[in-house]
Amino acid sequence: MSSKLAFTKMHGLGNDFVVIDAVRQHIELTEAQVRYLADRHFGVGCDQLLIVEAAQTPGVDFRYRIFNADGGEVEQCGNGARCFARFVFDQGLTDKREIRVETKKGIITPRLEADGNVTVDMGVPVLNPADVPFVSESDAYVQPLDVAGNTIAITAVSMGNPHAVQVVADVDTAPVAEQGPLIEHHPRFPARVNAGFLQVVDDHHVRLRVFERGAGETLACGTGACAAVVAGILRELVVSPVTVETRGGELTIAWNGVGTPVMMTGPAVSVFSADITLP
Ligand SMILES: N[C@@H](CCC[C@H](N)C(=O)O)C(=O)O
Repeated sequence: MSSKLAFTKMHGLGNDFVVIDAVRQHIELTEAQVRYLADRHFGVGCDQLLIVEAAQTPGVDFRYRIFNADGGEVEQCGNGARCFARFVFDQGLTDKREIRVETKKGIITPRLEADGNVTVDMGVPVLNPADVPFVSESDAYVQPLDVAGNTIAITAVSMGNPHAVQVVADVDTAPVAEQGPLIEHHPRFPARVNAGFLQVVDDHHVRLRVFERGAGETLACGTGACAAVVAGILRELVVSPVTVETRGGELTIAWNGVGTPVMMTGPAVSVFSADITLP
């Protein structure tokens, strides 16, 4: 049976989303329907689909769920968190400017700034390899990873979702398309991984490309930017706050060190709202 679905197309630095209000409309999507909505030729097109739901926990304002373009549900999404906040405020679902929202990996707190940007407390990064999850007998911040016969040096970080960050001389020539899928599916990352390629410009400025798990290379990745800055600070290559330049624009990431939360600030943009009939 086909059904009609209202959605809003949004993006954070070109990392694009189909956002669905499941507070005011009943919705249950199959994995195939998520893939259809994300398909750039046959559907709407997006890197991730976000479903906004009523909260299930006292003291929390909403729950939001995140699905990659491949249909898989994931734990966390930085650019999505900013778009979520802009969505619930602009759609009149809340009048709060600081919003507590539960994700698959805990509660995060986006705040709408007066200048239109959104700042998100993305929580404390997880560095213990087993919890990333990353298979390793060492808990060193820099670890060798064999990728098709080449040994690269990565820092494994979870921002709720897993990231492998490597430092490169120049992101424009980094082997993102070649190595990205190999790192994503590397057997030492049992939940797969987002592969970050980080170029240090100076103490407070980096460039970043991310080959995302379940979506391929995106124009920006918010959790990837958080993980990259955490990796850069742990490796003593950069100092907080750091401007992260992505192909879609800039994020500001601040982190005060191990055991403290990462703060991310950047834009969130609504493009259009429409209805679609699902197959
Ligand atoms: N684009 C996102 C991350 C989305 C999830 C990621 N692909 C994963 O599988 O963990 C961001 O802005 O953080």
